[in-house]
Amino acid sequence: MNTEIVLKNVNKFYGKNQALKDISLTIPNGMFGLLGRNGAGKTTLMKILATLHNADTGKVMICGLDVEERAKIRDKIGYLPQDFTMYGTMSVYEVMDYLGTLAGLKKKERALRIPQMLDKVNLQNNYKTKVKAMSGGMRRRLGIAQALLNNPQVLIVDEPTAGLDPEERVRFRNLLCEIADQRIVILSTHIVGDIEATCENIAILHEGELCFSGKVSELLNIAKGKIYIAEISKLELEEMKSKYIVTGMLTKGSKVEVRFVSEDNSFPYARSVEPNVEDAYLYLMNGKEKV
Ligand SMILES: Nc1ncnc2c1ncn2[C@@H]1O[C@H](COP(=O)(O)OP(=O)(O)OP(=O)(O)O)[C@@H](O)[C@H]1O
Repeated sequence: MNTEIVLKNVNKFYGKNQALKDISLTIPNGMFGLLGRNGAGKTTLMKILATLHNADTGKVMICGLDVEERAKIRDKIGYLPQDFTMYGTMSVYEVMDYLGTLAGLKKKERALRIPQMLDKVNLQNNYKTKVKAMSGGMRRRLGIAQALLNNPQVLIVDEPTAGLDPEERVRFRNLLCEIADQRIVILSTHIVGDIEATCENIAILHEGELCFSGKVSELLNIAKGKIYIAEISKLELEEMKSKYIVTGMLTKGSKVEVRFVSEDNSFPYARSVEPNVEDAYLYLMNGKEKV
């Protein structure tokens, strides 16, 4: 069975604004991270995969099916949009039953699938909880449960951890990893830590262009030998920031430990360290204007 998503030369315009520029990309099974600043084109790309937008040109194949075959594709896709909300007065079970009905599931299927999915996202004791009484993390888990109702081969989640507290964020990321065991999960975010903790493969978009696609380890290799740490006085900080990309700072009394990118180890007393995903991402984005 074909379990890949393949995009070839995909372009998308909103009027004169080109949101995606000639994107060619393969998304394999497992957790896949889509990283980029605000406005990079992540949501547009995901909406094309979820059949909510059409690409203007190019080809998209999802698990061997052309995305143009919308009805069949919708059976394969679960989508949790950035702004998933439901009526506050509905209960957890009512939301699932309502969305299951809209997704075309028969009563018997709903009776079987809804408890299974609520179990999966740890909402088995919350059937009667009203949406308005749920925490951000619980709502996000309900969003995942509804997106999984039709047992999709592909789950697409847009910025799912924004606004979650650290524990909810970790719990939610772990849930996505479990779900990705047997399917493609596409996680869009601008939170680099979420990608680092969960994804083996990623793509980075910038102003509609694909800057990188591949394994996280390949991204780290790009910045290998270019990340340093040095302890400097606070007075030196401004000069340091003007010369290097500073990826981290830790105040130590009157000194500051600075983590930075240097192509040629030109800073005295600096020691080389292994890059993390944030270093590599900032290295890659260096010189790209922020819009
Ligand atoms: N419906 C729309 N009509 C017009 N322009 C749009 C529309 N949706 C997105 N855009 C524009 O397309 C570009 C890509 O937007 P998109 O929402 O895909 O980016 P994003 O990476 O998901 O950003 P964010 O992280 O802020 O959600 C931006 O310039 C945005 O303003």
